[in-house]
Amino acid sequence: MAVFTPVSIDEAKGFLAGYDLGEVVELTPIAEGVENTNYRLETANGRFVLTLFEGRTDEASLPFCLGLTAHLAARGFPCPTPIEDRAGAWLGRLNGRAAAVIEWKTGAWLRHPSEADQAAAGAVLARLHQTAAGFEIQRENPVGPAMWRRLADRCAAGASGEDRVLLDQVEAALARLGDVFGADLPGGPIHADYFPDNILFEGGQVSAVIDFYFGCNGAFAYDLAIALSAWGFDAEGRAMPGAIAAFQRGYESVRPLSDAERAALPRLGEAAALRFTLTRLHDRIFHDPSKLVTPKDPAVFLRRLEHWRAVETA
Ligand SMILES: Nc1ncnc2c1ncn2[C@@H]1O[C@H](COP(=O)(O)OP(=O)(O)O)[C@@H](O)[C@H]1O
Ligand SMILES: N[C@@H](CCOP(=O)(O)O)C(=O)O
Repeated sequence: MAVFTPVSIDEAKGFLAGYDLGEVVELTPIAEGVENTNYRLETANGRFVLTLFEGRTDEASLPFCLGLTAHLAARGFPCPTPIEDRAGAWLGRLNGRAAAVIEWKTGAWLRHPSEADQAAAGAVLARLHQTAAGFEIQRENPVGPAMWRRLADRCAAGASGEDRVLLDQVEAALARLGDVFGADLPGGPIHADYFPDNILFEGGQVSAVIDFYFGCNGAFAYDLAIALSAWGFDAEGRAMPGAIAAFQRGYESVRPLSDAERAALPRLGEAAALRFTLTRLHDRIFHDPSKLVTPKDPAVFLRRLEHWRAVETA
């Protein structure tokens, strides 16, 4: 999260007059994250998250994203429930943006997860895939191959120096990768951004999976490849084989992979590495220093390609 669209306490009070949440006590910007504007909201009834949806989260996708968390939470999966206003709606408008109030979940994300934490996070991802079955709304991946092309073209218009070198490497990798999503692998609703900073832990257990705004329909093995790419590498982008194995072991303790999924993982890992390199590169090139958001480093994500290629070759 981050703050792209500032909200004053009076503006929040006006918006929240439509909810049964009691008096607004405090509104605090949340500096983490890079996609949407988020505030921690204290009211007489407790703590919530106030989210204003920014550019990459288009409004039409929100019934999918909020509906999926509501579907999962209603089935006992650890994730926040969106809060309805008095008219029973999850979405309103605030300062020109679609806005929602989300249940606050306790816990904190882990900067240095142990292998036991990795396994726990892997098992919860598999539970997410199983529990999402039966969720009817469909959403195409908003950051699929067609968007990769658009992002790369936009980056080309603004990249210089180190960013230009990275972009050339991304272009070469895209050409080499070809059509990665052609295989008929098992799928359904996926999180598609299952990074450590979206998984809260408390008492050694996952207390909440948050931030379903990249959620979409896709192959479960791609979601796993994204998660392995997020959890299984150090800050410089070097593979941590023990972490990768622990996460996958946890996942497969709940949902074993088929041979076809296992064979597809390295190329899906390459796809994941490219997808996050591209959004990070784009966001760094077009970063607006006046916004309360810290761009993430694309280069460390591109390094994951070397690992996935080595696995593929082996
Ligand atoms: N429902 C929630 N309960 C508790 N904390 C949350 C919740 N949603 C977000 N946060 C906090 O806000 C931070 C950023 O949220 P995130 O959803 O990742 O933002 P973005 O939409 O920009 O990706 C999280 O790391 C967490 O600390
Ligand atoms: N996980 C992505 C960024 C997506 O946004 P966030 O708000 O979850 O941080 C990345 O690391 O590139």
